[in-house]
Amino acid sequence: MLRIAVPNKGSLSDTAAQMLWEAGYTGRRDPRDLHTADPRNGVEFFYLRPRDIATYVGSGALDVGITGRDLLLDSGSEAAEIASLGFGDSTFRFAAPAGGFSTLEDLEGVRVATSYPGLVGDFLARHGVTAKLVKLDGAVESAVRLGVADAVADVVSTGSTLRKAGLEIFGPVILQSEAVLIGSGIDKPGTGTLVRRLQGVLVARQYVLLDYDVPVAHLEQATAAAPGFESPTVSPLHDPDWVAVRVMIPRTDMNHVMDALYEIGARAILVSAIHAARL
Ligand SMILES: Nc1ncnc2c1ncn2[C@@H]1O[C@H](COP(=O)(O)OP(=O)(O)OP(=O)(O)O)[C@@H](O)[C@H]1O
Ligand SMILES: O=P(O)(O)OC[C@H]1O[C@H](OP(=O)(O)OP(=O)(O)O)[C@H](O)[C@@H]1O
Ligand SMILES: [Mg+2]
Repeated sequence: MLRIAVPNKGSLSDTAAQMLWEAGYTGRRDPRDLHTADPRNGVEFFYLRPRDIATYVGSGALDVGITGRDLLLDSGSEAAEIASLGFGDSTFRFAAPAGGFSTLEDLEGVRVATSYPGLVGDFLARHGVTAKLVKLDGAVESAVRLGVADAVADVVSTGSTLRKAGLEIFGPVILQSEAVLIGSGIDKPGTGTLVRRLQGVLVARQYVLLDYDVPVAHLEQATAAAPGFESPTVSPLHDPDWVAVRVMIPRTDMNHVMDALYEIGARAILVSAIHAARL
């Protein structure tokens, strides 16, 4: 059985569980369960703190896991990214009271509070800056007001926590993070199936199926407007001057593409949802 680590709590847990469910796996029913088996799909799930998942996977105790890229890098574990999962996006930034600091070099010798000392320490070292890292478990934004640090380095999503704490972002982007599937490097049987299933969920969420009829004379123009994932499927119609076209397009482009195709002369333009996919 493939042993999979899944976040038990925190920002990533609900979406990770939902994604695995959409991929056909049976997860835990009780949020207090630490472990469940899904023998029909040949997998076992272990519910762990997302911060610890890289440690379990990197040591080989578990085969694969879902965690944040920031947590993976902070852990210094041997585990490696297998696929990005399209949720849990955040950026990792420095912040301080307005006017305090403007460049990375300004951090030389100052106190920086963070819950990610591995990630921040590596970043500073790579840029030749030596700061005093103050390790906190969370609510890092309060550290400056309470006098234990001069600046912070933390996860930023909407930026509203920083604003409420009177802090402003400065300096370079430390990291663009998102939820990722990580592995121990040993390709265990079943990993490929898991990756294809998760990618199928992403495709079903991000793409729609577009069907339209178009005069043969305008086919090239139409397929240029919607080139699709690989290549559009073109089928003959009873009227030899027309063809039917089927193509996958990003959901976010849907209305623009429909407008463009209509202008080109396409008609009977239909959009349908994709429920599942293996590409
Ligand atoms: N506000 C947020 N928006 C998006 N992603 C976030 C946010 N906060 C944390 N993350 C991501 O979630 C992961 C951290 O999850 P984790 O469960 O450890 O922390 P948490 O969600 O802050 O929960 P807690 O602080 O209660 O332990 C990181 O990968 C981080 O980038
Ligand atoms: O940019 P925002 O949308 O405001 O989100 C960012 C905040 O969310 C997370 O905190 P969380 O709520 O997990 O609390 P924590 O600091 O105790 O981990 C993160 O650590 C930031 O503080
Ligand atoms: Mg947090």
